[in-house]
Amino acid sequence: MTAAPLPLLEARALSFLRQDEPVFGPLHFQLHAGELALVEGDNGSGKTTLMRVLAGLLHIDEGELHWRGTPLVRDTSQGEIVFLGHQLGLKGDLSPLENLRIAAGLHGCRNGMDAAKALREVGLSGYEDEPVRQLSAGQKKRAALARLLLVPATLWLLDEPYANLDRHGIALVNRLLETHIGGGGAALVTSHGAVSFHGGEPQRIRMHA
Ligand SMILES: Nc1ncnc2c1ncn2[C@@H]1O[C@H](COP(=O)(O)OP(=O)(O)OP(=O)(O)O)[C@@H](O)[C@H]1O
Repeated sequence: MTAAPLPLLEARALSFLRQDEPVFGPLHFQLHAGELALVEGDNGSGKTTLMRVLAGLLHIDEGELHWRGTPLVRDTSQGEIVFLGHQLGLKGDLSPLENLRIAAGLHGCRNGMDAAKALREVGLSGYEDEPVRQLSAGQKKRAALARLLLVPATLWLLDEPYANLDRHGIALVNRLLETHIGGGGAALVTSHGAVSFHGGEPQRIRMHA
């Protein structure tokens, strides 16, 4: 008998409280390599809060969170988990190229990828050297998506990744997700719009029972 593969991420009775009131939970889920999970819930149900907990930006109040079988600690998962939230994590005074070079300096690059190539792939050719603050909302989002392409993270946490994108940008996110999941990566995605993912039926994590 072969052992079941170790999940990348596992939440056991995970809850988050504010002033002793539960924001979400208890949640139970496992995410394996090659899996996509959609985080579903109404406005205010705690989807962004969950993403911030998984990114190590908020501490866990109750329950357990494991990364590759051991308690998730931001330091040990550093570089393996990348979070793309409402704040895109870009420095406005720097260009997309400079922002990506900083990310590559901190976390490295995927094989065969570099900052200029990542920007070409997200449709930002010609904008590489503009200060990010001068880009449109959708162009900023594309610059942040280029970071996903560039750094060799295994788990992508994408909070509303389609926001501000035109239909080509939406197709781009779906393509990036399919390639990442198909290559053995994993992703958790929140979205108020329909996610059109053709790489298999995603898992659904419901914030409300
Ligand atoms: N910094 C904060 N301080 C206090 N309460 C907060 C804070 N951030 C969020 N909340 C509260 O936590 C709850 C969950 O918010 P969260 O942003 O996680 O929801 P969400 O499911 O992502 O919502 P939406 O679909 O509107 O983006 C909400 O009731 C919100 O008011």
